Amino acid sequence: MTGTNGASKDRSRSPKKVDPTKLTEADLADGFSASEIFGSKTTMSGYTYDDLICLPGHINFGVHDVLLGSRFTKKIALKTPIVSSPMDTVTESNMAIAMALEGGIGVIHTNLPVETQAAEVARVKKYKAGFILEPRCVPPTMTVEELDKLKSTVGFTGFPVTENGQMGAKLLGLVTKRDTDFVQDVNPMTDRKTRLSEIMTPTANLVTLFEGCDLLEANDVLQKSKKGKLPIVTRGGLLVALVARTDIKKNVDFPNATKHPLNKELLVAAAIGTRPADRDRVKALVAAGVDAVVIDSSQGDSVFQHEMVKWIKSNFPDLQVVAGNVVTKKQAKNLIECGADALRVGMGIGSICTTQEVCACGRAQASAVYNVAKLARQYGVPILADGGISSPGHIVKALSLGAGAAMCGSLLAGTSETPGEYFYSEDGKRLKRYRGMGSIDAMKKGSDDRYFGTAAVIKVAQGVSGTVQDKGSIHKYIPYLTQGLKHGMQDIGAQSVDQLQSMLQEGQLRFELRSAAAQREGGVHGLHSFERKLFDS
Ligand SMILES: NC(=O)C1=CN([C@@H]2O[C@H](COP(=O)(O)OP(=O)(O)OC[C@H]3O[C@@H](n4cnc5c(N)ncnc54)[C@H](O)[C@@H]3O)[C@@H](O)[C@H]2O)C=CC1
Ligand SMILES: O=c1[nH]c(=O)c2[nH+]cn([C@@H]3O[C@H](COP(=O)(O)O)[C@@H](O)[C@H]3O)c2[nH]1
Ligand SMILES: [K+]
Repeated sequence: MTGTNGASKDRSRSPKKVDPTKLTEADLADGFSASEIFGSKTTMSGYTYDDLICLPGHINFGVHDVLLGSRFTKKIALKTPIVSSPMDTVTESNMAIAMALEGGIGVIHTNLPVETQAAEVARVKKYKAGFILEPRCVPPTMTVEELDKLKSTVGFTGFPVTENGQMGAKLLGLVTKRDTDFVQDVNPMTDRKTRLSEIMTPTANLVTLFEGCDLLEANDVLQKSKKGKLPIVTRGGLLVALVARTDIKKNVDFPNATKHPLNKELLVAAAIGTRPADRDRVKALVAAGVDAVVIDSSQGDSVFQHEMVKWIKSNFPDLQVVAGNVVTKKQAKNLIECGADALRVGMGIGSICTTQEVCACGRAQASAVYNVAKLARQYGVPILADGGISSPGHIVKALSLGAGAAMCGSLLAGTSETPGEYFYSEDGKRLKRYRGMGSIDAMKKGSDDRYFGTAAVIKVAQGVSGTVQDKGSIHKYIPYLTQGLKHGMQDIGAQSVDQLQSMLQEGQLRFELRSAAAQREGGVHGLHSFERKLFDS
């Protein structure tokens, strides 16, 4: 107020009337386009997911109508835009199988000897829904007492009995709960010492099928015979797989599975480095059937990686190559021009990363994703937003900024399909280990050579080692993430990832930056206490 007695004119209440029917799009535009936010020449800041919020659009479709189909690489499409990180506490074959069944893809880590990594890839390629390809087998000489112990650690009750107790050997019989329950505990000292050969159902009395049968046949035989387990054998009687009725019930259908269109095998990727020895690794992975390789490095714009991308594309032109990591347009352009089929974006922003602290290099993730995606789109190359994703909302933001898919470590760590055993913390929480691939622990296990095979004397960690809480199975967790993602896209008014990204290009997708107070407001606040349950299914 100016003037005396507070009587000056308030110009903001100018009486000029506006006809609301004549309002233009520009009059109604709220917030800012991504190019206004990230292209601003005055702010000089990098932003990340939490700095931003997406403004809602108009909804004219149901949440179930939202399509999440997107791209992992130029030639590999995904129905679920989520990828599990190549880390030794995140992705081996079990995880890669579960991710592919749920419509995403897993990248098998490279902290393994070549043959082991290739065998992990082969396990994914050989996976057939409902067929247990590596059932736990027992030898005929095992006692009931020993079997009791095994049952309590593995959590299932039926075992094929093979000549040497290994998979692939001659099938002698099957021992299930019914057989062991018959062993009377009249004299536990002696009865539990009975050998399985005496109580098992011998092969001659078993219902079996020959290899080559499909799941429908197996299911049919299980139903007609009213059995719980069906061994699949070669004509020579060697065990090749086991089908369990409980699995068939569970495995009804995975309509989103990431599969080869013709042979129906699940798709899988594997990580490699850029050392000369990694060329042999690529050959072994290709022989095992890998569909894509991910060159695993924090700074991808190196002459080593350029050479590797070119070598792969000239020797294995059909193999998809994901190069990275990059966070700038120049890094991206260099790798794309070497032939990369996708780029991995993110430096120092992962939950376990200390690269920005140690090396002073990296970039805030939303700025990295937006800028690299914008450049890569001009070449038709998809990008993966790698790291820093801790909620379904972060995936919505990554896709809104142009990513083809989100690559996640910590978000998926702690699920039952990840490598490693669960253990309990002092306060009774069920935990699993999760560690950076540049942590001292991980480097000691496998990547030593990568750093210090020769001259280096000091190991400089670029990551930490920690724990995460049990998240249950990927088969429940991914559906929770995708449902959250669909709600987010519906709120924005985008029915598909393609539409979301066209809206981004055309500036129809509107964002605002959030102040520190706005970020607080967007979280839970003002309660004495609360419990966070992520989903109910
Ligand atoms: N995304 C991120 O921000 C980060 C990720 N990480 C992860 O940690 C692991 C290790 O990453 P990096 O340390 O970047 O591994 P890297 O293998 O790219 O680099 C390790 C060291 O070896 C050198 N080197 C690489 N290839 C070479 C070759 N062909 N000949 C000679 N020297 C070569 C590099 O220059 C570097 O000094 C990866 O799993 C990576 O994803 C590590 C740090 C940051
Ligand atoms: O600076 C780093 N030091 C490390 O030791 C390390 N290990 C993994 N990564 C990268 O982090 C991503 C996973 O991040 P999130 O847990 O946030 O999903 C992964 O996908 C990697 O890009 C590392 N970065
Ligand atoms: K970090």
